[in-house]
Amino acid sequence: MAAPPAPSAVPIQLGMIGFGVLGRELAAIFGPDTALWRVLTRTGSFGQVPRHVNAVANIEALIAARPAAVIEAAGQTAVEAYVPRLVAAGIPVIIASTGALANPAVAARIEAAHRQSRTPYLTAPGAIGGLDYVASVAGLPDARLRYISRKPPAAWAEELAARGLSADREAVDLFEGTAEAATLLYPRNLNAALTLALACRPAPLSVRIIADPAVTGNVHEIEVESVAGRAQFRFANVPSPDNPKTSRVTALSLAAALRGLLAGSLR
Ligand SMILES: NC(=O)C1=CN([C@@H]2O[C@H](COP(=O)(O)OP(=O)(O)OC[C@H]3O[C@@H](n4cnc5c(N)ncnc54)[C@H](O)[C@@H]3O)[C@@H](O)[C@H]2O)C=CC1
Ligand SMILES: O=C([O-])CC(=O)C(=O)O
Repeated sequence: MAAPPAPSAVPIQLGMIGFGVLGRELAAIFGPDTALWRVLTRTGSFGQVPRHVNAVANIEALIAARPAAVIEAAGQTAVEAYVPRLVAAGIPVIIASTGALANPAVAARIEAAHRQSRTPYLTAPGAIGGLDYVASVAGLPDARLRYISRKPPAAWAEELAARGLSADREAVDLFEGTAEAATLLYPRNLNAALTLALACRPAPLSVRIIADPAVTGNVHEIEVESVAGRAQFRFANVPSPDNPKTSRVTALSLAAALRGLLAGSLR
């Protein structure tokens, strides 16, 4: 077997879209000895940032910088606006806002760019895991899955207020249906549902979403049944202190995906 490539002796140039909770955590994981980050935000600039993070004014500037890879950590609209262009330009992308792929037109544009440029785009497992098992049994004729998302009311503050609801004392059922509908309805809370849907196609997946005052973290439950057996996964994630919708493990998952993509060239 060939030896893995040696880590780069100089910081590697990386790109990011968005610089919120996930962006800041990634910049902390891959610090100045490892990475030089070029970051595209909505405003084209941001406040106090570490010295290895530089804003770019627009997508053209990000492409011109030729980063080794770009992490999308912004939101579903950013996937639609930028990922096809980056992939078409030969720049690999890791997508956090996987829910964007629930829109078949967006998924088709990214796939077309990939076929034309032969450049990879990946979805990281993000807030959940167990996707290897799910993918293994998904093709069995009787396979079926159930996903339940339970987050504390703080993760649902705006959505509950918009519907005049409170989950401070009792759990509120917010949705039951498909992953595609769930992630388009709640784009900042249900990317995990679509990540699971991508792994389990063509097996049917039902999704339930609960704002639950009884949980302290972001709890993701996955149940799988097939002729191969039954499996249950439960992820009780610590929410980010700065964004209770986002689990802290998500940045770690994106970092692991980036290490895998760049196959040993990151320290
Ligand atoms: N796959 C998964 O399991 C998870 C996915 N996510 C996704 O990651 C996204 C980012 O999460 P956080 O960092 O916690 O959010 P955040 O709200 O802390 O930060 C988002 C950042 O992206 C910027 N932004 C938003 N839209 C943009 C656009 N169109 N162009 C450029 N910049 C844009 C915002 O200004 C902000 O700086 C979430 O919106 C969600 O879609 C989040 C958690 C888990
Ligand atoms: O971080 C989480 O727990 C999941 C999340 O926000 C998402 O799926 O969009």
